[in-house]
Amino acid sequence: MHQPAPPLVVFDLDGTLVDTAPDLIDTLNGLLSREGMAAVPFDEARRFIGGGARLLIQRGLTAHGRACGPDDIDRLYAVYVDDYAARIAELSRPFPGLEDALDVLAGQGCRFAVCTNKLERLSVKLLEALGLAERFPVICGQDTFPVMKPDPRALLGTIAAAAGSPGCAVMVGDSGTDIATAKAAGVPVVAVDFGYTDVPVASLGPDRVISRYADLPAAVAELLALQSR
Ligand SMILES: O=C(O)COP(=O)(O)O
Ligand SMILES: [Mg+2]
Repeated sequence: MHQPAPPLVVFDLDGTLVDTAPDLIDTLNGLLSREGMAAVPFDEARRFIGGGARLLIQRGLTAHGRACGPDDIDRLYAVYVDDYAARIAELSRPFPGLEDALDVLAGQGCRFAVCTNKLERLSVKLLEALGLAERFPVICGQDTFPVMKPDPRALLGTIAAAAGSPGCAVMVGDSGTDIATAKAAGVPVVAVDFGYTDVPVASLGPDRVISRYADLPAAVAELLALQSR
């Protein structure tokens, strides 16, 4: 008899699993300083995260009113990736309560994967540095597939790589990019409200909003129950 796929929880990385803003923003500001530009204030730069490093750099440059073309971004991106890799987890830490929530979810039979707009090798490096990589047998990044979030194929590809099924999966993310991706893929989405976003996540129509990881297992259980109806 055909067995249903076990439930899969697909997490975004920056601003959802790990508070990476201090290392991302220090890397960005180091780059801007070498370009002779002032630092972008932390709270402003935090809202630039979520669409991948190229967009972060572009937003950092345009915050200073500097016009930039694809060649500028390509040149700075290569430096950014090396600089960031060198300091991947200096200040970055998992959000409070994450590991306990993963334990409870695992006890509910859930498996885990990551779908992020960070490069795959940097995502693996970060999660390894924090001792979290073993929790996520599948870690898909910006360059894992020919497309990245908000293209739903990034999420659907992650679910397929984890041998899951969209009808038995939940996405957890912090930004409009994640919510748009999940909606386009037909996968229910829990938004965390402690991550990086320029508008309140509740205004973007996620299926649930949580403010602390302790509330994730119940939200996931509710959404999986609704899916199986
Ligand atoms: O680094 C980024 O800008 C995006 O990363 P995320 O998809 O894990 O939020
Ligand atoms: Mg994010």
